[in-house]
Amino acid sequence: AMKKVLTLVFVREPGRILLGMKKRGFGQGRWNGFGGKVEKGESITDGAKRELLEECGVTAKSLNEVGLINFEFVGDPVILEVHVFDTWDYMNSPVETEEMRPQWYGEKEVPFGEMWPDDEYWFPHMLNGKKFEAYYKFEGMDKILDSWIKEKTEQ
Ligand SMILES: CN1CCN(c2cc(NC3CC3)nc(N)n2)CC1
Repeated sequence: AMKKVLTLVFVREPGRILLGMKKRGFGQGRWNGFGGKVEKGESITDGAKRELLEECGVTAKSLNEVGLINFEFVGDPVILEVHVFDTWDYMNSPVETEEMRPQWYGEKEVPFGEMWPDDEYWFPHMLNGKKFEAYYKFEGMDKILDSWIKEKTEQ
């Protein structure tokens, strides 16, 4: 099947996480991290930093690999391979853009009811600093048919 490589970046402070309300396109109306497609000739990390800057004006000085998630959709041959990162080392306060409205949330107040359904399954691994791999098979945009998640010990 066809793979589409995408990025997802979360900006962190002790006890808090930055989320963005997606204002248009895929995932519109849901809170999420910042990310998008990886362009030709661009590393995944550089693509992640570019999207973070474009979507909320934050420049990540370094990124931590947090997880790798593959998403499959019933009836669609394209698999989304989402590389998840976080950063504690960044410049500039987040600003609203055409794409995203940023807002800080306490780690215990993450609005899972207004996010992609998979998030509540893998967020705890990210918040606990554990690297993970996961797979979610979706029917439509709201129903998870199958899934697995495993923690990765450092290689
Ligand atoms: C560029 N974006 C980054 C984030 N991304 C997703 C997807 C997702 N679930 C999949 C069923 C859609 N869940 C989160 N949290 N993010 C899709 C593509």
